Amino acid sequence: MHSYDLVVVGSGPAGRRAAIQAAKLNKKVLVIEKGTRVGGVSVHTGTIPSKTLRETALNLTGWRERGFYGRAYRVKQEISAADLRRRLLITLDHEVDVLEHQFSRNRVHQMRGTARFVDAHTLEVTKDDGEVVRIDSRSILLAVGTKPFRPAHIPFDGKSIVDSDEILEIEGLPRSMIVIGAGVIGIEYATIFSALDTAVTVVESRDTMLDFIDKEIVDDFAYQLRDRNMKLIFGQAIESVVKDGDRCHVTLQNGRRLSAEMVLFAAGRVGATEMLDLKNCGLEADKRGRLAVDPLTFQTSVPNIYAAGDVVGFPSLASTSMEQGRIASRHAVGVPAIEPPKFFPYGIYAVPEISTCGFTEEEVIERKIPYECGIAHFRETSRGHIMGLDTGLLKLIFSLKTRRLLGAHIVGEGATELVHIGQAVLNLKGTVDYFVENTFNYPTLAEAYKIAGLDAWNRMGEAPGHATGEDPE
Ligand SMILES: Cc1cc2nc3c(=O)[nH]c(=O)nc-3n(C[C@H](O)[C@H](O)[C@H](O)COP(=O)(O)OP(=O)(O)OC[C@H]3O[C@@H](n4cnc5c(N)ncnc54)[C@H](O)[C@@H]3O)c2cc1C
Ligand SMILES: NC(=O)c1ccc[n+]([C@@H]2O[C@H](COP(=O)([O-])OP(=O)(O)OC[C@H]3O[C@@H](n4cnc5c(N)ncnc54)[C@H](O)[C@@H]3O)[C@@H](O)[C@H]2O)c1
Repeated sequence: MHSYDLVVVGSGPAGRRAAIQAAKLNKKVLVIEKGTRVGGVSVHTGTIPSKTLRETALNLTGWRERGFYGRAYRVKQEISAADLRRRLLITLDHEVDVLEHQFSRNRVHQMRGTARFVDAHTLEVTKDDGEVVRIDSRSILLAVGTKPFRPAHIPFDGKSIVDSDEILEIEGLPRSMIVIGAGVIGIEYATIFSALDTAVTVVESRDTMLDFIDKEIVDDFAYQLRDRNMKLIFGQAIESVVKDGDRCHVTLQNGRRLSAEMVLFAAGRVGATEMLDLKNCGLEADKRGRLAVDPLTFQTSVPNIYAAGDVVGFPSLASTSMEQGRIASRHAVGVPAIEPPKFFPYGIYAVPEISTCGFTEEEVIERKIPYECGIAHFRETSRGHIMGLDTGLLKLIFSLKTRRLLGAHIVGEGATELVHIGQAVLNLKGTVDYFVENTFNYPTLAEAYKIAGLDAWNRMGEAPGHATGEDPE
């Protein structure tokens, strides 16, 4: 007889959803968390802090009003790191409070400490005060997430050469910054600091950025960044990073030397599996610390051990991690889980936002699906005029054969909210005619869907009958 039905290691989005799901099914559940407070990377160093920072930066700079009042417009002239942190701490407290309450009212047991395997059913937990306890469980879910990749040759000092955790603790706003890595983290922080008037240079070793996003959207986004003097350097890995007085020097592979007050190293993350002593349970992580799972059940090669969230790799989102945790938890306690819908949204909270759901134009071409696109610029909507928007783009892709929506791609204000209209139509197998025939609130940015739908419809022509329910291809 085991002490628990499910022990979850990690209290981030995957662990939290898994634990509450099992508790709702009347199972005895324990969450082990090594951090001082529950919430994981998502609450303490990732999603919530970066999004709060973004919101604070946009509010204090008056960014959203600059379309009307010009680029020099500011709500607060001198913005300090303390200004940015104030709102962060309040938001984090609320998040942790909600989470603690969810755990307590669902009778999820909690333990603070670092877990490692003794065998496939037994974990040893070292608590903060040094006490060591053994826990045994029928099933174990590893929701340990990731940590920043910190190569040995980068002289991190936590002050001017920082990773994406340390950036939240900086003492002052830098006048210039070099961001290494144009992944989602690098791009989000680069554009947030640029909105705060920091002169930002982004260095990316690949020739492109954000390859999973529709190219037309990335091109529009890159144009906007360059238009506000951000420097984007592609196809250059870094050779060295050196601190010299109050300047940081970054040398690129082609010999070019860049200098700035601060360097943010955001070139990827690694699975936080090294402390788990995986060999004791018969598991092995890959070279980036990640675990392989069955994509439908999130079961590892050891049947009673599951893994979910960032530790299993792409897409590494808080949103998808929650769903993975819930599915894993149900399977672990013997309750079938429904497979999630095919299309999930991806939101990049850069300035401006990008959000996407479904196939990109490049994927549609690769799959040889005959297609048509519809485009709407936010400046064509009355809401856009009211808001003073001169940028913002919505692109819809439709199948010429079935008329079904294949992809919705947005760059601009509100993109991460707007995308859910596209997501619903995609997963409900709707066609271009949905956008043409339905009435949208006016004036809204959502009206862009109507405009993009009409744009595509004008080139596709009248429907012979509404084709629905078939596969997109
Ligand atoms: C800067 C940044 C911005 C992001 N922005 C977004 C966004 O806008 N939208 C989005 O959807 N996603 C975003 N993400 C991704 C999101 O944060 C992750 O997908 C999500 O946090 C993953 O959840 P998780 O449950 O896998 O683990 P995590 O949130 O990483 O939590 C894992 C937990 O496990 C604990 N742990 C690890 N090892 C042990 C051990 N041995 N014993 C006990 N406890 C342990 C850790 O302390 C941690 O609390 C962002 C990430 C970063 C870094
Ligand atoms: N809004 C969101 O949903 C959100 C926000 C932030 C992070 N995340 C998640 O977190 C995960 C990690 O993000 P990330 O941005 O750290 O990792 P990443 O792996 O996506 O990006 C790292 C980038 O750095 C580049 N790079 C690597 N080495 C380099 C070097 N030496 N010089 C220059 N460039 C180099 C890589 O080519 C890559 O483009 C992502 O998978 C993402 O899903 C999501």
